[in-house]
Amino acid sequence: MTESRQTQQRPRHPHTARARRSSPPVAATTDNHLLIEGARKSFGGTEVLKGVDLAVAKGRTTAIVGPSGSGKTTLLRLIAGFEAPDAGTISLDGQPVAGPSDWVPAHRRKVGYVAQDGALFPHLTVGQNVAFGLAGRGGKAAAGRVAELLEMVSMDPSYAKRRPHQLSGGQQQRVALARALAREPALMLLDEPFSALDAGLRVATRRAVAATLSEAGVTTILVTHDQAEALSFADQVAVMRDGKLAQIGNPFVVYTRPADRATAEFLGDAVILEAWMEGSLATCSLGGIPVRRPPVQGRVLLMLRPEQIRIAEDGPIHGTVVDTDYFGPETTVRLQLEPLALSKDPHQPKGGEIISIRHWNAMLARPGVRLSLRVVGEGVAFPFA
Ligand SMILES: Nc1ncnc2c1ncn2[C@@H]1O[C@H](COP(=O)(O)OP(=O)(O)OP(=O)(O)O)[C@@H](O)[C@H]1O
Repeated sequence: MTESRQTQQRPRHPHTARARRSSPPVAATTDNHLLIEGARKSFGGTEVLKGVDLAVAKGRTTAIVGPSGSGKTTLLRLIAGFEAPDAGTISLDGQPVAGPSDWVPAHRRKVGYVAQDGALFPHLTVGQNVAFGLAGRGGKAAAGRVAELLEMVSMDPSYAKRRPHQLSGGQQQRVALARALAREPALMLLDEPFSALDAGLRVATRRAVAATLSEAGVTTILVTHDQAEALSFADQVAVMRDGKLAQIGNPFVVYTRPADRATAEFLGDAVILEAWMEGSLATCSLGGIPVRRPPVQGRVLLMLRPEQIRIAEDGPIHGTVVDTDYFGPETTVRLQLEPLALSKDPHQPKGGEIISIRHWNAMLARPGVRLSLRVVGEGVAFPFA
């Protein structure tokens, strides 16, 4: 769907008749650009957003990541004003724009939106596409601004004469961004804009877009189902699952200290072992692993990232190579760990799991070889499910 069609579209807002009577109190003292409180949205009796709270600081970058169908695009459309929440409030710069008694239409929110496919007008030139965002300007002023905007997205102004089909996928995305920037949005919403691009172009386009938005001081929200993209792009990552935000935090924190097992597994490869928690030490088939703030004592599931498990000659733990999977810079090595000494307590971990780690040297790990291992850093414990 194109940006223009979306902004003209009349949203289904259940409170329009009551709009603009009174405003709920909103924390005006913070530097939040966007504040969402208790947002809910259903389609045809199915609740898609089940109470979302999210704060985004001015000029910062947030990635909303989550599995397909978890509600990411729906949340973005509520922020843009293409849909209205059934409950909850959305505020921009401390002003409520959607809520029980407030409604500000999409075109008055100073919000830019770049869709997955860029949605350029195929019958217009690149220049005309970008100029479409320059309401009220014409002639030389518009041409000059179009050239500036194209330069801003690292494209030569000579591209203005081309048509979208004469551009690569990455160039089309950058033109879509230039068109959205033409409106001078304070908040830019990017809905999986890089997903159609191949790996190399994807990284280059993502960097160019991030640099452009950061230089322009635009607050940015990126929706993606690619965890690596979310972790590298954003100051803040919000993990969406089943219509709720399961965790919000800086990329390092959500990756190293995920709130639950599903989040851990969604954000990257995870080694999960049964363990026994005593104090701040979890005993498992990788030995005694320190855990910061264990949620419970006794039986737990311990999570480590594969890169925390190193092959080391003097390592105190042993595992036997089951098989390997070579993929260039690294090899995935599946290892059978050794069982733990039997305990009479059936809840105590038995050990002997098969885990996957990574190593740069494909020659080192052949099936049947016994390797010594060392664990670095802390683990994360989850209550045993
Ligand atoms: N206008 C609509 N009418 C009915 N159902 C809708 C509508 N928009 C979204 N949905 C449903 O809401 C759920 C969440 O959709 P949404 O597009 O927000 O998910 P998503 O996390 O962005 O998924 P993806 O990563 O696949 O794009 C889906 O089950 C979808 O079918």
